[in-house]
Amino acid sequence: MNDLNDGQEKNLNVGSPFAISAQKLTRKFSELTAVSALDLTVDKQTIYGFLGPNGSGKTTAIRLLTGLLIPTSGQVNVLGCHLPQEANKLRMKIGYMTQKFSLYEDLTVKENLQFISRIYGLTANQQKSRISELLSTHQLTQQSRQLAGSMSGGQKQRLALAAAVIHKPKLLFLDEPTSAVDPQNRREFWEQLFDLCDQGTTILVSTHYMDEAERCHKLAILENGIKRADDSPQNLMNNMPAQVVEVGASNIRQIKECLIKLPQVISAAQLGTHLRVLVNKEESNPIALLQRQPCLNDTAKLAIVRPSLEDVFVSCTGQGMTQ
Ligand SMILES: Nc1ncnc2c1ncn2[C@@H]1O[C@H](COP(=O)(O)OP(=O)(O)OP(=O)(O)O)[C@@H](O)[C@H]1O
Repeated sequence: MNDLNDGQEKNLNVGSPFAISAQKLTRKFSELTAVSALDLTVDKQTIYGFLGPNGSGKTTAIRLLTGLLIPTSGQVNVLGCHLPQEANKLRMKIGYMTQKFSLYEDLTVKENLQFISRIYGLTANQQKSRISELLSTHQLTQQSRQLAGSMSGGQKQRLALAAAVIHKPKLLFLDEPTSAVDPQNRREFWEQLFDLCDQGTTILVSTHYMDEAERCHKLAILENGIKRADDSPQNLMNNMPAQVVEVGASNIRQIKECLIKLPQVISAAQLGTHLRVLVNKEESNPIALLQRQPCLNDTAKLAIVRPSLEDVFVSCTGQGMTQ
């Protein structure tokens, strides 16, 4: 099939390195500001993540960037289209996989793909070859005659991804795509995303999984609609405004209660038999600071360890993902 986007390519922002750029993007729902003055640039052919807990504004931001929701204020340009004015023009150039499975459960896998391909205006010949290609790429050939509603979570997710890319969009939005699938399926799903990215697709994915966020080329940490930080996962970890001390001791629960009261301690979280303590970066000797506390006896073992993305999240927002 000739790429559906071939003809549209002329209209894309060919000269710009960005697939998405937004300035001071804001969306209010009455008194609540779901997305607040969001500045964002997403490089073409990269995977960009929105990392944040429930209610942090990920879905609202995605809906603003797809043109489905009108901003209260701010500027957005997506693939050369100014939103919300050019939302209709943008629609054919993007794919959007929503948080909830949104295909027809009482249609078969193949019927769902045929239906979606008709919406995107694929000819009968294009449909045939594209659907067969997608069934094979997403390991759904065996299930092509199965009702979508009877498939496993992983299979549904693969079908939803196949449907979202049926028209070969240049930009793909994925809203918490792996929340209903097991780690093995998540890994395979991410392999598919890297393949798509390698073939030229820009991907914006929202997640609350740290391991998933760590796979992104760049990500934004969102809290209460505000972007607290954005960079590559590695840079975020390198430039974290805190140091991480791991404490091994027998009375972890009591130690946690005592250390968390220190003004230099941002957070203390138990991980198995250890306590992970985030100490303000300004503190010159965090181990000495903790060792001075009466709750720690001589047998406690303390060590500075490499930060994780979860540590970055906690130090940026002052809270964990599960608050
Ligand atoms: N249509 C709406 N009307 C009123 N409030 C809304 C609407 N859509 C979202 N909100 C509110 O905006 C805030 C952000 O919600 P949003 O769904 O964008 O967050 P999220 O990070 O995607 O959360 P989750 O991970 O639970 O999907 C929430 O407080 C939510 O209740």
